[in-house]
Amino acid sequence: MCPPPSARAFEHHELLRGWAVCWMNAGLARVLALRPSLSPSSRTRPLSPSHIRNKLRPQQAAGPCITAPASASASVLASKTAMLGRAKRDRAKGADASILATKSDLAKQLFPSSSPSSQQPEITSWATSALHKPRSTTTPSTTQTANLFRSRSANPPPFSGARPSSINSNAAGMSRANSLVSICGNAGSFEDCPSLTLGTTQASKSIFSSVCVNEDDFSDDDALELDYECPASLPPLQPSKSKTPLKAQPPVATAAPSTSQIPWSSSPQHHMFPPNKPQDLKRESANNTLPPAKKRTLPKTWGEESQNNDLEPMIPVTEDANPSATPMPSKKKGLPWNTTQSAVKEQRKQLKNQNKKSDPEGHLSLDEMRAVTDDHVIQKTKASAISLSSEQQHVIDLVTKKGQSVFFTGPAGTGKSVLMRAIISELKKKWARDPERLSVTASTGLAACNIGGQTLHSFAGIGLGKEDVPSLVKKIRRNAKAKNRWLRTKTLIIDEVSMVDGDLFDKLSQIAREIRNNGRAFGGIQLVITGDFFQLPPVPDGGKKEAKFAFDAATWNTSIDHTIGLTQVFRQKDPQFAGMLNEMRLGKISDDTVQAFKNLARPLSFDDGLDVTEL
Ligand SMILES: Nc1ncnc2c1ncn2[C@@H]1O[C@H](COP(=O)(O)OP(=O)(O)OP(=O)(O)O)[C@@H](O)[C@H]1O
Repeated sequence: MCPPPSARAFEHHELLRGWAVCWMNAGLARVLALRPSLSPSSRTRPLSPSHIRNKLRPQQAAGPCITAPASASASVLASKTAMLGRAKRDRAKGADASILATKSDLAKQLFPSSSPSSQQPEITSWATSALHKPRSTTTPSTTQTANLFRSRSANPPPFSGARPSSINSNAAGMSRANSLVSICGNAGSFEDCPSLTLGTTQASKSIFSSVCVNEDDFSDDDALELDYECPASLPPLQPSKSKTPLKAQPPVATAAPSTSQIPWSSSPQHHMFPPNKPQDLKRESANNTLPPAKKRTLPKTWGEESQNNDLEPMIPVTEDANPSATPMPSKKKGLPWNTTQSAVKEQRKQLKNQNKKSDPEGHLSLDEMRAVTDDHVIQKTKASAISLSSEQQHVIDLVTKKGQSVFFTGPAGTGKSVLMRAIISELKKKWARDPERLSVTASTGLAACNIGGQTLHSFAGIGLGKEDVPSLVKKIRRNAKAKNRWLRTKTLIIDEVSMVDGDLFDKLSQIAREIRNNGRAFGGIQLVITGDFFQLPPVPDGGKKEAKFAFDAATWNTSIDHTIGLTQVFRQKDPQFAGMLNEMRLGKISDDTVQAFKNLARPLSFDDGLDVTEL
């Protein structure tokens, strides 16, 4: 049974409206895909059926435009009736699979992939299949459809060219319906509808060739009515105010509102204008008022001194008077920086006295200790000079008058040290104008201090003297002071020679000859040597078992012109006791001497807290 015409017309209308919904969604999705300016939300938002229904409501109200349009012919109505019947048969035959496939294809068009490669072939195949269908008739609607394709690319749907606002007249609605029917005829359901197919093959080719993307295709998109909201990510532009010069304003710490114009430069606006006048550069405080000036005054003591010295009263210096002017230096008397030289000397004396008083233990400074030592040596020299024996005087004559190299020795207390100080005194007088001609040395530091001299190693500039002679010579020549001493010395005094190593004595003799370029012993230097070889021996080196005395040196005999032994003992007044000590010195103690020492044995009692040292 065939439904009544009104019912068939309604089904036909519903079918067309379903296709229209699908095509509008597909067309809108493609438009949004080609226009990146549209928001993602709007791009992926399909049109709802209710929206489409509302859009098509004018058409639905103008339903007679399909069933009984003014320009539709009876043949067209008959073909539509046949198509509707065929559609119902296909539905009855279980064409659900094809419908589902069609739905899947529609879903692809509604939600197309972002890849152009996945869109374009699909559209091309669709257009090819739609346009290569043989068409037998040409109708005015065919021309309108072709014009639609020429004006649009392959992406937009046929409805994209007709704005909803323009679909008001029945003629326009019919034209759009015809174009829709002509395209939907490619699906096969409308193959037997000759009036709604495209015309010739040439027209199809021309339409296919016109399927291309042109930049003018979206020139009329401004009038396109879409169901999306304009994104508010960018602030609206405000009218430019560049014509009116901006006034320099201090930078505002707070962030600019979103509605303000975004500057192209990060510099503040007042940097774009010339600086203000100098008077505008004054320091500004919170209330634009300067803090009160701080008064600066000199100490009260200065003012009192000035008053005591009958000076002008000190005027307090304040910044209010003239802060920019530099005050003139005061030339008043009595100020700390105006002290005379005599006052400075007096202050130094007072400071020395205060330092002496402040040292409760009475410790002496280094200079004071040297002065005391010199006084001690002078006093001993004067005392010895006074009581020199004939032996001692003979030695002095050999040294001072004849310029002979002398070695004098003697037992303890015979006055060797007294005689040596007398000789030094005489030689200093002799070389008073050239003190460097006399060099006073000793084997140890203590012995050197006793006669006011230096150690033999220090004088020679050889350090420990362990190297060979050439190395020591080089070493001395690199030392200007040591070399000068060797060259300038005329008389060399060596005290406590018993502790001088024999090899060192030979080294010194050879060094003197090379440095002074003189083949004589010690390079021609006069030697005045004293000591007692029965006393402390030299300290042997690490590799030696026994020390070598100086008189065992190879150059000893050639270096000494006279060897004198003092015999008069001045320390002990008892000749028996002196004899006993002399026997002990020689290591040949007689029985009488042993018995005499035993008789001196007695218990010792000390109440000073010190113990006896046992050697
Ligand atoms: N010619 C002299 N007239 C008077 N007294 C002297 C004379 N010579 C030395 N004396 C005194 O003899 C004492 C010992 O003198 P000195 O110390 O010089 O002897 P020494 O040989 O150096 O002794 P040691 O070898 O033990 O050092 C000192 O007290 C010194 O004053």
